[in-house]
Amino acid sequence: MIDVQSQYDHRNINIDKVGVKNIRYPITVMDRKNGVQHTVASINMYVNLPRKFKGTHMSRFIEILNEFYGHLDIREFSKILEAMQERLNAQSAHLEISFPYFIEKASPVTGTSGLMEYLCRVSGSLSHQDGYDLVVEVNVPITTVCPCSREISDHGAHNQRGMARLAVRFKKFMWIEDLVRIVEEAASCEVYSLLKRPDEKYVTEKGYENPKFVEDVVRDVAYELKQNSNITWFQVDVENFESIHNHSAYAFIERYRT
Ligand SMILES: Nc1nc2c(ncn2[C@@H]2O[C@H](COP(=O)(O)OP(=O)(O)OP(=O)(O)O)[C@@H](O)[C@H]2O)c(=O)[nH]1
Repeated sequence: MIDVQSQYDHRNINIDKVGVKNIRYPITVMDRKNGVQHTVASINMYVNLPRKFKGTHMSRFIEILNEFYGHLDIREFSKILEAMQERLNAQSAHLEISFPYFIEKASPVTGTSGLMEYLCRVSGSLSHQDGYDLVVEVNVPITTVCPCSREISDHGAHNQRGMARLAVRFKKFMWIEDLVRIVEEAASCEVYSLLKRPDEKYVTEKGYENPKFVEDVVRDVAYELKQNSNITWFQVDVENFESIHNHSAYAFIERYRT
């Protein structure tokens, strides 16, 4: 059978990333409370393609994934990337895994338990030139109360749900739970999946006592991360879905440990 992918391409252009995108696949994630958590990921897998080849071999990505079925977790990341590099004769390989992660959380007063969903993403690269790189990202819903609104209003203050995204590079393994906590502690109040009335009173008052701009939240997260010598790089951003404006408020910080 003719192998079209391996034919010569005359345009003389290297491709940075080529592969498969949005593969839904079962994975396991390390769960601090329960050992492991089973979830379903959306996976992207790419390699570089040298100028001389017409196409990459798409089926090999899925074959590699299937070989890791049942033990596809963050500890296997470098092995999957090595397999991609080797089987596709590539200089660089990229693996991106996005998944919902669930943490059981008790409401603040009545202690009623609920499952909070956090969208997470682990992205890894392996290249002959730059070696191995891994980034872990969490997306954490938060509540913020506007400090300005609270100051200038005779009654109340506008408050809203925001989405904070924290991405880190680190030296030693970090729990997703710890990254989520850092963000939640920087909010006016954290978000829960289940609140009874006494809890609702508590979160309303806590947010009011702790007003934050988007700038305050990203700065508080950055301040905390700068104390942590395990973290070598981070990005944090917050988007507030403003309740009094028809647009979002947004702030972003990126830092490398020098
Ligand atoms: N490279 C490439 N392949 C595509 C694309 N769209 C579909 N395919 C198909 O992906 C299929 C798998 O390709 P390969 O992995 O090279 O299949 P194969 O030759 O049987 O596998 P190997 O023997 O391992 O190379 C082929 O049938 C391609 O036609 C595309 O945009 N690019």
